[in-house]
Amino acid sequence: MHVKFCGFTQLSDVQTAAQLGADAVGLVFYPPSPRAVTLVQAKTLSASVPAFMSVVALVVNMHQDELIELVNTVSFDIIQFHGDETPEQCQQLASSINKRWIKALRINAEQHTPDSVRAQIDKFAAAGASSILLDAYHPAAYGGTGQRFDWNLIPQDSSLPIILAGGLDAENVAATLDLPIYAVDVSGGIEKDKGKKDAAKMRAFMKAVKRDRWQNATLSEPSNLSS
Ligand SMILES: O=C(O)c1ccccc1N[C@@H]1O[C@H](COP(=O)(O)O)[C@@H](O)[C@H]1O
Repeated sequence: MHVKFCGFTQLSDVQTAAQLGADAVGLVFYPPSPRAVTLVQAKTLSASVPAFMSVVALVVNMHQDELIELVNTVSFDIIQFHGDETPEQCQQLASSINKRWIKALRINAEQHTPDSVRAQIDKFAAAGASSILLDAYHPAAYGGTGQRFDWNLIPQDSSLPIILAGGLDAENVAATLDLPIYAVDVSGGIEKDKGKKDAAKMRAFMKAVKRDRWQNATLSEPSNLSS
């Protein structure tokens, strides 16, 4: 299981995430968010991220000219579209800056079924997404709400690797380990205040996820390896 910690604003928190072995850190480029960072802040934060750890740029309905300014200022690895972007818009925007991309779908129990979620995922897969992120729908916010959705709505046979988000924390993340997902993403569940991470909560989250790193491995031994 891979782990993305999102919503960083403090250099010391990024350094703690790196020490704990998080796979990715997310920076929020959405000014209404209490976790939003400026390009100047983000440049400093991303420069502190070591090799082999990804920086994810989270954007919400960002225009192409802003995205170009972002990519020209901040080093990052992958874009997370967390707004109302269509599959075609995601692909067009991401290819204009030569980046891979993730799309967040906001899951609403009143509208979605596992089949409808799967069908939506297929559209983003066909457009060129690298993964899909499933978060809880909220009528008044695009994300970072701390709300969970009904995990029974996660399709079993997704055409893209699934990143599960929404209301995760060190207490409930163990229950995700048997779900058909590739990664977990958390923001509020590792905070002491919006945008300020809590080192003890980050550590507890990593312990809960990574303790069984090899126990649930599904890869079989390569047949050409001698013992
Ligand atoms: O964090 C935000 O403020 C935010 C704003 C707009 C879109 C997404 C945002 N955060 C992302 O939402 C999910 C779930 O967060 P949480 O763990 O429930 O707090 C995650 O991907 C955040 O990065």
